[in-house]
Amino acid sequence: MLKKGWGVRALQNIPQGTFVCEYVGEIISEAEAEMRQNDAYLFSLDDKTQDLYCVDARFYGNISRFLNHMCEPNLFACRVFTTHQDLRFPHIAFFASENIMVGEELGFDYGDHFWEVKSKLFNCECGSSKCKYSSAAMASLQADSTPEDQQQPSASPDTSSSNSPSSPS
Ligand SMILES: C[S@@+](CC[C@H](N)C(=O)[O-])C[C@H]1O[C@@H](n2cnc3c(N)ncnc32)[C@H](O)[C@@H]1O
Repeated sequence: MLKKGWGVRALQNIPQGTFVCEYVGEIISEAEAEMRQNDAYLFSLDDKTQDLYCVDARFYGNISRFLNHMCEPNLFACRVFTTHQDLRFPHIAFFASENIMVGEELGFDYGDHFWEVKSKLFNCECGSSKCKYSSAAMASLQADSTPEDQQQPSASPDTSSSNSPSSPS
């Protein structure tokens, strides 16, 4: 896992549908997230309302902060409400989307927005044959795009709203 830093592997077989862990951290506003220097552990709680919040696992968190992006993920994030119904503040719970074998890396899909922003800085190292954001995949995307496409100005990235420990930032 050298090029993508630390990651998480299963210490036991995990059946499909199992709750694995919660994305835990500080709940901060989007404005606060934009001021923070390091967006690597942000997870956007985007609920399509006016108020956008993120979970920042950089200073306070648990093992979920080490989950890497996988183009063929074996975890999915689920918004869970237990003691309240305030849509701005869901719990982010990860469940196994397939049967996971002991030793396999665990990861989820950070989402297109994360890679629209981050592929300018680094490429995906998930190693999947279906990887969408590897240097090879990005090069072939570039080659396929028309000259008109390439001249389009890109929108200013907002890493705080990407779905990764973004993205989570
Ligand atoms: C929430 S952290 C995941 C844990 C991280 N690997 C670490 O060592 O702390 C997110 C960061 O990990 C790296 N990362 C995660 N998945 C990646 C991937 N598929 N390819 C390359 N880098 C990845 C990126 O630097 C990203 O901003």
